[in-house]
Amino acid sequence: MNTLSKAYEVGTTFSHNIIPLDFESIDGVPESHLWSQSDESHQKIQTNNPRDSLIPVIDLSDPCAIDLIGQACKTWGMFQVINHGVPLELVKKVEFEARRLFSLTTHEKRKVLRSPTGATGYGLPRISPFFAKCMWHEGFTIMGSCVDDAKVLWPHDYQRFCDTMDDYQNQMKLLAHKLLLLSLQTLDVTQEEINWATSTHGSNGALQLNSYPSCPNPSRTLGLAPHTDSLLLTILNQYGITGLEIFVEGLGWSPVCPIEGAFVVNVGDLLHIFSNAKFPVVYHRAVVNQSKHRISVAYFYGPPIESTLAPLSNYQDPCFRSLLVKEYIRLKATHNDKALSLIRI
Ligand SMILES: O=C(O)CCC(=O)C(=O)O
Ligand SMILES: [Fe+2]
Repeated sequence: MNTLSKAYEVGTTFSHNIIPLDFESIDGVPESHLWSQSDESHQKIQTNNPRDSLIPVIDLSDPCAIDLIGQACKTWGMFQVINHGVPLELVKKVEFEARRLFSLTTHEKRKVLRSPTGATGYGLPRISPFFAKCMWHEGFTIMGSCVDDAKVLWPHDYQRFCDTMDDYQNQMKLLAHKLLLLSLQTLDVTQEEINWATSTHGSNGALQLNSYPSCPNPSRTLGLAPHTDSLLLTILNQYGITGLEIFVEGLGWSPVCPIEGAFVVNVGDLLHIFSNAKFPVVYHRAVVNQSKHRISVAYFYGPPIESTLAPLSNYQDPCFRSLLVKEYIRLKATHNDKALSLIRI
């Protein structure tokens, strides 16, 4: 539990659609999970070469990294990062533990089901109530310590899971600070504002383990519906299996191809607001595939929930009104993709 989970608990107002499918026992895609071909969220596009990703890959050890990050944030709101300093061994351990969790029986996993008003545990994506169809997805959300849930899942062997997730969250927080600092230095920002965004005191993170079992009808299903991430910055590992797509104006849905050892980094709503819309926020979704069970792990980094979020003061004409971080989280939980427009000036 951390303070972020409190904001999410208060913000949750929907109570249906929280239980993932029993993937063990089904042999086809139920009607509830079949998206119509004409559904905009579900449309496919052909890129020239599906292996080419549009978004840049940035080597953090490159002396020009700061400019490249600034450029990527301003153009795409997203980039991939290599040579980031996170130990590969830990990254692999996280995948191993995530797969260990999702390979438990449905009965076991449902013992740690996220409650209808809860923030953490096993469940469907938080955005599920905003869509008529269900997603081909199961997830496990961690905010702070996951020891209570892990003890339920593995009464005699929970420590390994918890230690791995704790180590990973610590590494992710360090990396998020580093990347935020670099990206903000390319904007007209005060030291006080940098301190707010990268303060270690009271800052919050959440870890989202996503599982997309192989699917008999991937062309009619969706792993994760289109959305933007709510907090400042997201650091995602796709673990080598393609599935993440971004929406590009005039082009449509375009894949973000996994690169060995790289993380995908994207701007979230809070950074979009904080940057006074200098950094766009990127719509993304996850598609599923027929043969592989895809796992992804997302770390969402945010500022203290009681702090005030306002567009950078050095820019005239703020695009958004200021508000408490926890107010924005609530607004997002109740209005989803309309939340940004509700605070636009
Ligand atoms: O699985 C993916 O590639 C995307 C995950 C994601 O967007 C999220 O967890 O917010
Ligand atoms: Fe996301």
